[in-house]
Amino acid sequence: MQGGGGGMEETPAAAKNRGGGVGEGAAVEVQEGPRFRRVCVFCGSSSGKRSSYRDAAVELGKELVARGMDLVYGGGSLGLMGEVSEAVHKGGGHVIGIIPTTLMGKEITGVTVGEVVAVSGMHERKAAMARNADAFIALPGGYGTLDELLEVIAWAQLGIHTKPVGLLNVDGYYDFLLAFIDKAVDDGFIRPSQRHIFVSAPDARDLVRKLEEYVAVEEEDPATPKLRWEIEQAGYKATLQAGIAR
Ligand SMILES: C/C(=C\CNc1ncnc2c1ncn2[C@@H]1O[C@H](COP(=O)(O)O)[C@@H](O)[C@H]1O)CO
Repeated sequence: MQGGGGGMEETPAAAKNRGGGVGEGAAVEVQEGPRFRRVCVFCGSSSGKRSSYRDAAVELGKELVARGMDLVYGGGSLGLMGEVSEAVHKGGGHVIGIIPTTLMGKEITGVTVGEVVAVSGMHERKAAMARNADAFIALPGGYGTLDELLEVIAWAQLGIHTKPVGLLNVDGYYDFLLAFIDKAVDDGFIRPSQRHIFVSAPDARDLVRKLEEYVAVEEEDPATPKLRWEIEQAGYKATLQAGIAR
């Protein structure tokens, strides 16, 4: 087990997509080949009531293995998290589970397969998952999944990263969310140019293909500052320290 995500190597594709180098001033040599190597999957810690949700999680796991892609996820073996991680692990793929120490323990997360990375809290987990993935996919899930999905979409909108984000809309599970996003565009809260900041598909194969073809949405206003991952993280740490000092 590792602490703080220190043992995980950021892939060249991940470094390129977050808009920076691996280290200060480092030149990143991006190899030709698959567009991305590590996919972060957000999904329910429950399995939901339809067998199609479990089937989709397993199918996604197999698709990642078939394409030689690693799985990054929130650790744990419960619900769809368990299904997708088991499928990748059984298929011989590499699984990286990022778990806050407070959630560790068999009673809470079950037995995590693959590489386990311990982090100090939920914010650190989300940052580590995002930093160490080249693309994101959301399967059906609840509040936790929605929080994780909407955060990476919001970060893409701000230019913090340009990594593709995909919604696996199993059996129309996310139809209402997609309709809500259309409403937000119609009512002027989301810019039309940002409507397709993420892609969606009903099955894993189509979704991964769309993610590989994804072209980042161009920022309409060139004056908008491109936020960088390091700046965001530094600001977040400073805020935390200020909060603790009070
Ligand atoms: C908190 C308890 C059980 C849940 N165990 C979890 N183990 C690991 N990760 C989890 C757990 N619950 C939520 N997560 C994270 O949120 C996402 C799923 O949340 P949802 O609300 O089920 O959609 C998932 O991606 C994880 O990152 C004991 O009370």
